[in-house]
Amino acid sequence: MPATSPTDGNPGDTGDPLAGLHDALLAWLPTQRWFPAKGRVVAGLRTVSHAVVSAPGETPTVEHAVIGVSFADAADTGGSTEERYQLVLGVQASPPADVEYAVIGRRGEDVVYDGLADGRISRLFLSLITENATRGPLRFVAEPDTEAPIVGPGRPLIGEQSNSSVIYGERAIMKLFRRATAGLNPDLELHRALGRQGSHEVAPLLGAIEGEIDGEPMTVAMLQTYASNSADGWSMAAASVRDLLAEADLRADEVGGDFAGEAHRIGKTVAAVHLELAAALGTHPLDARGASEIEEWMLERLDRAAAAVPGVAEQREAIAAVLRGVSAAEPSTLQRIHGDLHLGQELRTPTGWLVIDFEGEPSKSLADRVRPDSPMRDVAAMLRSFDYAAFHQLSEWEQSADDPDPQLERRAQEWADRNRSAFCDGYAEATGTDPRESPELLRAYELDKAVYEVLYETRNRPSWVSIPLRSMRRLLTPAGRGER
Ligand SMILES: Nc1ncnc2c1ncn2[C@@H]1O[C@H](COP(=O)(O)OP(=O)(O)O)[C@@H](O)[C@H]1O
Ligand SMILES: O=P(O)(O)O[C@H]1O[C@H](CO)[C@@H](O[C@H]2O[C@H](CO)[C@@H](O)[C@H](O)[C@H]2O)[C@H](O)[C@H]1O
Repeated sequence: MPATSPTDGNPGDTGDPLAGLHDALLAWLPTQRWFPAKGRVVAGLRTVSHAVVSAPGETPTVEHAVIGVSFADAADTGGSTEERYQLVLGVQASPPADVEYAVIGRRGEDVVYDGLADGRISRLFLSLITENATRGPLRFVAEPDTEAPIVGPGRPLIGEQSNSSVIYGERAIMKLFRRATAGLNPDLELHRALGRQGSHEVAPLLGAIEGEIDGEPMTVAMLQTYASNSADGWSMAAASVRDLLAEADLRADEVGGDFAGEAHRIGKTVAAVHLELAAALGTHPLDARGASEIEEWMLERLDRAAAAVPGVAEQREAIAAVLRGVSAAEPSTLQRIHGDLHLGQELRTPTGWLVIDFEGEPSKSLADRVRPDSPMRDVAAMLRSFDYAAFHQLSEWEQSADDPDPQLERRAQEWADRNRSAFCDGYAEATGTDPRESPELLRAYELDKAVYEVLYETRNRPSWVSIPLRSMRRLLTPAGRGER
């Protein structure tokens, strides 16, 4: 299979098969949910690698490419000026009508489109995985000792995603990682480790696609069992909050959609994942050096957020003092963790909860995402998510009303407290360690997450930035700290 090397992306450079498409790609990228840099100033685009994956004569032609997007504003991203993304492209003169929505542009007579929209391409990838095939630079690998799913076309998952997935007949789901990074993706790595540990808390892994970048291995995609009949924790929690806010006279425990039982079960599930990850990949004591390293990452992120958001800059010193609480913490341990846990990363199946998406925070480098950290980071992230579920509806209402309704605010806080507390109870029951017994550590991690969220919302959902800003104020107010 022909594979082309990097070029400078000059449209006149005939060595780059994507050169004529650069403008079309620059217009298309910001329309994609997975493209995280919507608010940033794009300076240019180049083709990092390109290869044809389909066999000669196969229709459509399938290409795999990595593009590098450079930005004019490197300041708030830790100085990186280029981010790399993976594309799977379908190329055909007259593609079927159902891929029209995924068209990127034209190359000569051909239409070039997002390949995952085409069931023929997702079907090809699934069959290549079951055959352990190699095509060009891509290696398709079935997970040993797993049952091959029935091969058929996949349907693209529509929804909020940092990557792009296709679902195969409610049997399997394949995720194409959009960020192109050298190394083993932690989502694949941790699913593999947990699967081999016999975990019931993750969907079994079925296979992967591996490629290469800068002469090093890179995870292209991951295939896992699809949990049919599942609902995600965010939708369930949001429905519970809606019920409570609609019932002015009932307490959270009296409303039909009370979520506390589920929050308790989620606490136990997260605890089980932590215990399994520790057993599979080990633990280290959190010593003074480790604590000061963690504080440094937190402070560095705080400075980026302060540079971008005035509400954070005003509170910088007070926030920094709380983040330094990591050093004051009781002896504790570091281990591999989930790294970006929230209610949307939990799936309720008929038999219990599954945890998905172990990739870590999308904006962090791979080295930072695989660094052992305190399990408290995941606990704090879940507590933040209960706050989000409780207050997202109010924050939307408040945009159209003059004043916040104190009665509704109290009820939302009641929901958050009840579910945060049920989660901690479940976690403590399964691990024997109650996270609330390390208040400084928990508060530092919660505040660090809120700082991340302020930056995330400013870039992606500005109308939601009031949710983490409100929590930030609560975490800095002595009276608010005790609320769990
Ligand atoms: N094993 C699975 N079974 C059923 N649905 C899944 C599974 N894994 C992911 N999903 C669905 O796909 C969505 C996106 O998955 P996720 O791993 O969070 O992707 P991303 O990294 O792109 O955010 C989830 O919100 C969930 O709805
Ligand atoms: O799931 P992703 O890996 O894409 O995570 C990113 O997006 C999340 C939003 O979808 C974001 O989570 C934040 O919003 C959630 C509600 O939508 C809330 O439950 C979380 O607590 C909050 O952090 C996540 O931070 C981001 O990395």
